[in-house]
Amino acid sequence: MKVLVADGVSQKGIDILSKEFEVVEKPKLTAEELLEMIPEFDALIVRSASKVTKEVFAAAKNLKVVGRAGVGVDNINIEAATAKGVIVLNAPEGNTIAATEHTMAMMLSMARNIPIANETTQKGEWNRKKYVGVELRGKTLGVIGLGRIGSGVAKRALAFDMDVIGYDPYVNEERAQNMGIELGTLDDIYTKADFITVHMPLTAQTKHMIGKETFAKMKKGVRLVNCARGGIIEEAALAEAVKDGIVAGAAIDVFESEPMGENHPLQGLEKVVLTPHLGASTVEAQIGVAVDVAYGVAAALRGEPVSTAVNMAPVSAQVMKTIRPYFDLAERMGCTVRSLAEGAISEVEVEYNGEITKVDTKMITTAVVKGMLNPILQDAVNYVNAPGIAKERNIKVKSVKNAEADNFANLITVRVKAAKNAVEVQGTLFGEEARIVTINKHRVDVDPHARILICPHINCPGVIGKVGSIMGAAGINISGMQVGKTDIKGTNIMVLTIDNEISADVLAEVVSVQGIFDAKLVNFDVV
Ligand SMILES: NC(=O)c1ccc[n+]([C@@H]2O[C@H](COP(=O)([O-])OP(=O)(O)OC[C@H]3O[C@@H](n4cnc5c(N)ncnc54)[C@H](O)[C@@H]3O)[C@@H](O)[C@H]2O)c1
Ligand SMILES: O=C(O)[C@H](O)COP(=O)(O)O
Repeated sequence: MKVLVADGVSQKGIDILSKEFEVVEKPKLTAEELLEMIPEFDALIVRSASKVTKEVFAAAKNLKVVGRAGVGVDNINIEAATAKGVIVLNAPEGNTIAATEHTMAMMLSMARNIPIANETTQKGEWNRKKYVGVELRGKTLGVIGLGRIGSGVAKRALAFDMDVIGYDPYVNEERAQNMGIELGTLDDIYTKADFITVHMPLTAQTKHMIGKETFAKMKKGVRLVNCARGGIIEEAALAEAVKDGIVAGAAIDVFESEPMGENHPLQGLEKVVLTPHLGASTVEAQIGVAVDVAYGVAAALRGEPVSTAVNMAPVSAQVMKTIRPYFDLAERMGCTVRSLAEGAISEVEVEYNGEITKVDTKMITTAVVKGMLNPILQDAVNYVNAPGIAKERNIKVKSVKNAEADNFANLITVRVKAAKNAVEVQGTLFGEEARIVTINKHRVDVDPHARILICPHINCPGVIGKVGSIMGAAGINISGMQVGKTDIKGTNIMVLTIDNEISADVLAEVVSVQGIFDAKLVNFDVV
């Protein structure tokens, strides 16, 4: 598979991907070039510069994943990606410290006039009086957005003896207390803060959240920092507020349109410190995000779920560690029920028993659905679009949990209702190895790999031998065989692991054997 890297990404990430995939690096790709190249690629990696528009998704033919080597995904049309079944993932942690430290650097530079003092001193001037600054100690800092970077900035501001008021609609009092800060309203911040820094994504809610009306509420002489996203603070209104002396200083790393070019209203103002979106630009952060995005993209290309996917239900790294071993089992169980079901499936129920009930199992259920749809749709189904495809096909997906697990530490039961029959398969993990342990209530111990032939039959002499003869005559090697019993008297299930393709004629011959009820092939190669 082919990976296109459209923005400058650390070699460490490229090296990881190159071991498994063909990687093409085009660090300065134009929008037109991206549209032209995308059809042949399975994965795309970007930073903030490349715009992954709905046109890009429309032009893509093989695209399975877009990886963002950083946090913000506002340059990627997530809706278009999801509609096309393309996974979008980011690398949310690798640049947190870099952006946090850049925010502190910007705040200190602005408070002490360092950029302009440097510029004039370099030219031979000696302006000690003109560039008298202010201290951070004792000042109130308003932090809007208390996620990874906002909370890191709050922590560092406390070390500078600042009083910190935070605002984040999704953060509770207890978390604020643990951070050692006061939680307030936006108005508390606007009216009390000497410095305000924003650390949230650009959304419909946050766009132009700070503008002319909010400057009017702020303390005269407030200083603002934006190392989050351009557009959260209205740029023209900010420039006016600086000129009017309402805002004593601004330190801005991100802009509504990047690169900002010339004639921007914030350019040429001594009280304003500008950097060209450098928040994540440290050696360490670039290695961190490149490595994280490379592992994420590689997992997505292998068809595995990814904890940093932004268009799938979020799963913490801790939960992912617990549930990851079950994905393979779940997909194979999905494939098995699909192969045994006759006609359209209308309902799938996944029951979890044992220890696994303690964690969020939604993604395991998605894995069952993916495995169930795989025999029909193959490559087109993934962890992003599987639930949507099931819905489109009117397949009701349910899951239930029951802490009791009888003989197993963990047990997954998949039941489907199909047009002509109902199927139940149970599976578990022995260590990390997937095992199917019952098929329609018959006890078995099936390693769900390669191809298996499942034949329910009457428990009487001669049936198994006849099936073996048919296989032999057709040149099909049986590399494993077991007979699964059930409490229902008189019926057994024969599960043959076969090494070769089996034709419809041979299958029909097997079904014609007296005593055989049915013969269904499960081909796990599609999983
Ligand atoms: N300048 C850079 O180079 C650079 C580097 C890294 C991250 N960033 C940007 O910084 C921002 C924060 O990154 P992060 O890693 O801390 O993200 P995060 O997801 O950890 O935190 C974002 C926080 O914003 C909060 N939030 C959402 N809507 C809000 C609203 N209306 N008002 C207040 N808070 C709101 C969320 O609850 C969350 O706690 C993102 O926009 C990211 O793209 C910029
Ligand atoms: O959201 C981010 O991660 C930052 O804005 C960094 O963007 P960059 O990768 O283009 O430096």
